[in-house]
Amino acid sequence: MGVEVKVENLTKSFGSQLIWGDVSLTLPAGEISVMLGPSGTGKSVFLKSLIGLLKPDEGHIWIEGVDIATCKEKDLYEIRKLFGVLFQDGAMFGSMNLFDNCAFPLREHTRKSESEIRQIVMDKMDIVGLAGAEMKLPGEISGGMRKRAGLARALVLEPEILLIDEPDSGLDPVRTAYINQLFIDLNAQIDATFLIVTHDINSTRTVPDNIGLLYHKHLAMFGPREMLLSSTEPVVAQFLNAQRVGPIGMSEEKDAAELAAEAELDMPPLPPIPRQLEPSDGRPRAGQREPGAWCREHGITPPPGSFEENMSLAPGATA
Ligand SMILES: Nc1ncnc2c1ncn2[C@@H]1O[C@H](COP(=O)(O)OP(=O)(O)OP(=O)(O)O)[C@@H](O)[C@H]1O
Repeated sequence: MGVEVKVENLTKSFGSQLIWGDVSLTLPAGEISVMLGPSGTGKSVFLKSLIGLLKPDEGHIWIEGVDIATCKEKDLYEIRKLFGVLFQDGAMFGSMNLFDNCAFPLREHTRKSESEIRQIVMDKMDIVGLAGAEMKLPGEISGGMRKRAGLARALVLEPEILLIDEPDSGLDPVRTAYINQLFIDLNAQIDATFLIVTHDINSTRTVPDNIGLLYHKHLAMFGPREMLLSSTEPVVAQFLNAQRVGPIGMSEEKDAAELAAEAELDMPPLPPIPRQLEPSDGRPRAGQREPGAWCREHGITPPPGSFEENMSLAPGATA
């Protein structure tokens, strides 16, 4: 049932440049979380810190009782086996066909026989809809297929935690919808804990159980999807509804003159909260909750029209 990741007071700088400070959040076991933030706010740095590729300056990352921010290299090596990572470009070896790319982690990290490896790779290729494409080179397939191949490779070691960096970058809206559904189906099937970094607002509104927003060198908010989608906190409401009115400007923060010019403008009303995507085989999501449950429990009235079936997505949301 996936693994919880608990981040406490994490801070990361490069030289004198603070990337983010005092970040605390818990990725609940088996649930899907999305991390958002304007470009350059350190989302990729956050993913790399979680897997121990970058060392934070301060703070802790607890996974199964081990603090991977401070543990020995030997313990980090063991904990890394819990992770699968899908990098932005798929990070495939260009000279190897898809089969060998997917077999690579198994050949490197296990003593499985070639026939066992073949079975695992074919199974994962099938899950991501690439059966039959095993012999193709990464350069011979589309960007969407490369992402799915990267996902198959991230799955071969049966990860408990999947980190996914901008799965929708460079994909058209239809391919994005397919890959989102694939994440939902996979999450229900393998129960791993997912963290997805994305800029796509439609995906953010419908895919995750939890949403986080990095902004201006700190974590502006992290919590259940309904908490952020019903929030009127200016930075959160502006970003999640893809609005120009609000504190975030073209180069991160607006200056005093820009904010003064906007003082008369009201933030547009929040759009209805859509239902979450559901697994296509009818099984429940790992973090399944009744639509509107969080709002009811916290006495929040969601925007009118929320949680209706077959509602269209927010007008401001870009696919
Ligand atoms: N190894 C490194 N050494 C020095 N600076 C780095 C390093 N890696 C990242 N940075 C800096 O950290 C900041 C955050 O980068 P990061 O790629 O995490 O942003 P991001 O939020 O993922 O951006 P985007 O949405 O555009 O992908 C940038 O200013 C980047 O230049």
